[in-house]
Amino acid sequence: MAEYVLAIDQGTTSSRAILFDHDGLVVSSGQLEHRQILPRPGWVEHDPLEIWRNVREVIGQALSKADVTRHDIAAVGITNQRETTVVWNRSTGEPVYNAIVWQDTRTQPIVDRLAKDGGIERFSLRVGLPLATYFAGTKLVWILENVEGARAAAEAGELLFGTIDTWVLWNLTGGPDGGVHATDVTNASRTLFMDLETCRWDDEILSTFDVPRSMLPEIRSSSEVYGVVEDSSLLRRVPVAGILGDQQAATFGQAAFDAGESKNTYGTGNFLIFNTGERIVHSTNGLLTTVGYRLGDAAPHYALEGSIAVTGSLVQWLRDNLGLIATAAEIETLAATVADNGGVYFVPAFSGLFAPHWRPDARGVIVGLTGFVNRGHLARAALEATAFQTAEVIEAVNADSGVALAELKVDGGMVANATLMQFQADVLGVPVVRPVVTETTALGAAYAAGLAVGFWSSLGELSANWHEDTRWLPRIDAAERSRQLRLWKKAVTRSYDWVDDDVR
Ligand SMILES: Nc1ncnc2c1ncn2[C@@H]1O[C@H](COP(=O)(O)OP(=O)(O)O)[C@@H](O)[C@H]1O
Ligand SMILES: O=P(O)(O)OC[C@H](O)CO
Repeated sequence: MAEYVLAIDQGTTSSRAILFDHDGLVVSSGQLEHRQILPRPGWVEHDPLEIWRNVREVIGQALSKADVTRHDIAAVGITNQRETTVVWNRSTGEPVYNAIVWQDTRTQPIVDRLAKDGGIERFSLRVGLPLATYFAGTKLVWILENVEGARAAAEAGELLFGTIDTWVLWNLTGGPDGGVHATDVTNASRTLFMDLETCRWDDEILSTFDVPRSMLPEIRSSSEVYGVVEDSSLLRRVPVAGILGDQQAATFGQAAFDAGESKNTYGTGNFLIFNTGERIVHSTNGLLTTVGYRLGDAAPHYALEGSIAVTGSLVQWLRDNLGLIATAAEIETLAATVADNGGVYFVPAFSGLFAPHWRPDARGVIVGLTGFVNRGHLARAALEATAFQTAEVIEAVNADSGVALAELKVDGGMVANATLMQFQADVLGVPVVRPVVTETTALGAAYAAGLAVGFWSSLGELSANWHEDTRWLPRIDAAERSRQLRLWKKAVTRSYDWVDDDVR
């Protein structure tokens, strides 16, 4: 009998394949980074073919490290950076343009135009999202309007659109030779095109955006057999049986299955997801409404989400653009050279500010600089920016739900940083809890796939796999906490209102 489930986690900075056993423990993994293509300020692209090559290679790495073959694998799950948009030719598999990444802000003029035309706000409640550059819909419109020949080819039915889950699934299941063109509800809920209640594409919205329906993938649940892997692959004929956007996958991997449960993931950006069960809740405090998961024909679970664009990517920026550190982990050592932030606040509004502010006109600022400030203070302020942004999102969740969060379950690449986790507990005033398996994103996709094929039998069985590793308790008092948050909020207002006709 097959003993493992394989998860493919296609993230913003890298692609991973992770093999899990029945206890939800990591057996082996492969990982490769891909290029961040930054052609102009505000533009962020990935090469979809490089991503697909990397996905194939990391699958090989994971299988060979554990010395297993396809016969040992019950199912494959896919999880992905969300909103990132690919358009490709259905006969050749060639993308017509690079993938436009979720952080990319080039579509602000499209957003402004659609907003000016009026009436678009009425869709916000239907789709749970504000009209913003973040979501896939405006990126697809940009490709149709700016890539030569794209509109005509799309209207002739020659082009396919997908978020990264769809691109990976289509290629994995045969590409031009019968590849399955589908997405799951969680990814579809990030396009601006899906009605949250029906979980279907909304024709009125599609016609407002002028997007041909024939390009869109079929919307399926997060846990069902979509197809089997094509014959030439190492995974030949293994069922692909789970798809979840990466933040929803992390929530599933943290076993936050029920209303009132939540998690916060610290990766390239930070994403807090708060499960609202079968209820669609609309935020009055700057959070998004999204689908949390849907298992087969069961009712969908919804969630509120606080999306922060820049957290771990600020650490990367200090490494790659400023050369302040040589590795991401070094930021902790550098931050430890000083006792506090020296009065410095760093608001990394590189793509404007997402939740809870939604200010596309904001840009990054470092405030509080004096002659006293050194590299250590900058490193510390950069780490603290992640914790402060999270604190603001949690204030919004508390306000929307009417209940204060009792503790915060965390995961993602940055939770290796104990200094950050301690500071997070300090500014929140509640414990921060890290599980044994921090690869919760991949684990969630594995769980969804394993449930569909009977590898796991119930959510209860999955909950029993969750084990606490470390708990950070708050160490500062309420007065100091509110002083720090007050200064942070003051710094945030300094980032506003930068982009205007002179600065785009
Ligand atoms: N020890 C660390 N301290 C702070 N940030 C870190 C540390 N290790 C990794 N990171 C940051 O975490 C991010 C990678 O996390 P990961 O969860 O793999 O991201 P993603 O899924 O978005 O690709 C990078 O942006 C990196 O800068
Ligand atoms: O690739 P990650 O983990 O930074 O996640 C990106 C998010 O899905 C964007 O919405």
